[in-house]
Amino acid sequence: MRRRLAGIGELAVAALAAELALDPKPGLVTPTRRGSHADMEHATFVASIDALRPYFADCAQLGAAGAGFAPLQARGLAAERAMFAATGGINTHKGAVFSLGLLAAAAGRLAARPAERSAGAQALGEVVRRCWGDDFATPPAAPSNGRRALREHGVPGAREHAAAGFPVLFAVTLPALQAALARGGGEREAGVHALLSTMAVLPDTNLVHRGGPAGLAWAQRASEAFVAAGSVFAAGWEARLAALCDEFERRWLSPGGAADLLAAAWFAHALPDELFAVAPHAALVA
Ligand SMILES: CC(C)(COP(=O)(O)OP(=O)(O)OC[C@H]1O[C@@H](n2cnc3c(N)ncnc32)[C@H](O[C@H]2O[C@H](COP(=O)(O)OP(=O)(O)OP(=O)(O)O)[C@@H](O)[C@H]2O)[C@@H]1O)[C@@H](O)C(=O)NCCC(=O)NCCS
Ligand SMILES: Nc1ncnc2[nH]cnc12
Repeated sequence: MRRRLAGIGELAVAALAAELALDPKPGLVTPTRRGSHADMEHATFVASIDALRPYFADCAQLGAAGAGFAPLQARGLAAERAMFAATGGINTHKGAVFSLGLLAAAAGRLAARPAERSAGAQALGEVVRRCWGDDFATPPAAPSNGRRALREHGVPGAREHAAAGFPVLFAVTLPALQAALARGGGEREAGVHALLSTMAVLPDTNLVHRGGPAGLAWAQRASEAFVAAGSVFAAGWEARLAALCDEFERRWLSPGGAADLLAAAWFAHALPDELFAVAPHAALVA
């Protein structure tokens, strides 16, 4: 079991690396671009991923041990501190520490409890909602960009998305990723299709923080138009994406929440199918 939980942690780290490697991405940091960011670059993200390396396996361990939210939160806050120490105080993965950490904990829980498994990767979101959702549904008083987006503009963010079982991740991001792979797309095409499909619908609080509700609405419409024009399956997509990346940078917008969900989708996609196979006795009860 220890090795399986360590494996879950490795898949989470690989998923963060896959998100970072995707190039280009509108407004986001890639191996060749800084996107809409003056304070971070590819090396900052590499250092951050390195600092988070032990974290996700620990989340899987805590999930397997049946931990409540308090120990997970304590481990998450320690991971945030390690991230800030490695990046010189720059927020690279705070959202991923939270979302991917919870999903890794859910995967650990399902690995240890076959009776709780159910068909499909959305079982992970169900575990998060059922086991820990009530504990973080109410935001603490500490100010954050996400809290401001909710209070001032009614836009829900990472906390609300996780408390609802990650509906955008499992209804949009992961299906888009897998559909593109099934159509013969490579990692790059699948990543772009999943990212842009997500940006078209996600209430991304990073976009609200940078551009207000109008910035979020513009980014959603522009992403939707890219997808409606055939996404990566239509001729000329690379030129259309390059133009979109330029426009995101001109407007200084960065969809960090959607980037986190792309990493989460790579993670869910890579998990072994058996985690989502219904245990025989669970099927009888259902
Ligand atoms: C619950 C927390 C995550 C706090 O959340 P809150 O809602 O209070 O908001 P923020 O502190 O603002 O951070 C939320 C981050 O989540 C990502 N995100 C945004 N929208 C969504 C969404 N709709 N669904 C899912 N995820 C979303 C996003 O993170 C990514 O972007 C960050 C980089 O952005 P950038 O613009 O460069 O950076 P900033 O410094 O923020 O702004 P600038 O000034 O530069 O413009 C990066 O973090 C990405 O990961 C949001 O930023 C939480 O912090 C918490 O409770 N943590 C404790 C740990 C914990 O409990 N862990 C659980 C362990 S299992
Ligand atoms: N590649 C990236 N660039 C900027 N912000 C991000 N948040 C998560 N991934 C990111």
